[in-house]
Amino acid sequence: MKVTFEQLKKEFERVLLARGVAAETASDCAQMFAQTTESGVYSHGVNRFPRFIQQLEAGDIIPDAQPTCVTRLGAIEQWDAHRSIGNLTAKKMMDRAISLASDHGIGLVALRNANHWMRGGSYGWQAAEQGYIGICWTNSIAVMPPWGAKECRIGTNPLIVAIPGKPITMVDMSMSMFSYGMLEVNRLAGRQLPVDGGFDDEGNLTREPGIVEKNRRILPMGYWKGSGLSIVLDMIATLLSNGASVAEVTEDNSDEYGISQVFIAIEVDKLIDGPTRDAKLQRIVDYVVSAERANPDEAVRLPGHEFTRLLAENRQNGITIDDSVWARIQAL
Ligand SMILES: NC(=O)C1=CN([C@@H]2O[C@H](COP(=O)(O)OP(=O)(O)OC[C@H]3O[C@@H](n4cnc5c(N)ncnc54)[C@H](OP(=O)(O)O)[C@@H]3O)[C@@H](O)[C@H]2O)C=CC1
Ligand SMILES: O=C(O)C(=O)C(=O)[C@H](O)[C@@H](O)CO
Repeated sequence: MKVTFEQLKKEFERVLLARGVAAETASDCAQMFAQTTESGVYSHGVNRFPRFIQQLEAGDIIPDAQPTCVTRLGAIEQWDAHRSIGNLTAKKMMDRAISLASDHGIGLVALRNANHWMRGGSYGWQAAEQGYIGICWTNSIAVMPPWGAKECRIGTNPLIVAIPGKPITMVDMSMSMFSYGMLEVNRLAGRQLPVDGGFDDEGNLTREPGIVEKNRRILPMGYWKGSGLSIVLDMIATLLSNGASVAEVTEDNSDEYGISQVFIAIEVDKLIDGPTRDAKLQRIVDYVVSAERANPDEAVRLPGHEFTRLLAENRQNGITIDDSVWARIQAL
């Protein structure tokens, strides 16, 4: 089925207000969930809203909590989220990193006691839209086996790198070959994964999303490389925020809350003039997309370059939502 942005936002807002969330917070949070969905990231927009509400009801998320600064070290700051709403707080933290970068050239905010920020790309995009390179990542509860193991001990810890330009180039990627959100998107659409996404119960690689969602033997992206990267991202976020690691979140908390995140903004325009920057970026883009195609019907593209088109299409034609997901939200 199709809905408009306004319908979607109103429905999110209704659910939040019914749970006692203050009007302004409900409106801002609903806006972010609707924007994520409208941008085409259904996995961490509309599809993830019922899980967000479950965590709100469980008290994992504290809707009236506000982040506070703990330590200032010039371009680096450490903040405590106090388990406030993940997407709203992450937006504030990237704004803070941008403000630090405008003073120092680079700004880094490390955040502890945070909640799931949903689409990590929102915050990279936010920096790039304002002309800054945006880099951020989060840890999570253990949902992925380290390379060589069967048991979950590491996070899917997505890493986001966004480059300002026309269009913005941005990678926003889970440390697993597929995020759990994308496994769900494929299962709901009745599709197999395009490449292997994990192991079945017998230890064979599988493309069946439902099997991996269930047994959690999800494949790290790049096999041992994604596993290693997930671990070092967790270590940096834990150390810089003096917060909880994947091990601590998993062993000490009843669910995925109290996580650690890092937000970095870098001002490029003091290092390179605008026309040179644009020409250098264009040369990279042209060089990449002109590579001979493996499949003549499939264009080579850069990450992030489809969002402007997707957004425009969803604005014009309405946002497609899985019927079962919409029914769940209406029942909340
Ligand atoms: N704990 C958490 O907070 C977690 C959050 N997430 C969120 O889930 C969302 C989905 O993550 P994930 O499933 O890893 O994302 P995808 O696997 O869909 O995409 C990962 C990256 O690969 C790029 N890409 C995909 N296909 C191509 C292609 N054909 N050519 C060039 N680039 C390509 C994407 O660009 P493009 O966007 O342009 O398609 C994107 O930058 C993200 O927003 C992430 O932040 C995920 C895991 C955990
Ligand atoms: O992988 C995801 O998708 C995601 O968003 C996560 O945060 C974690 O992997 C986990 O919460 C999935 O259950």
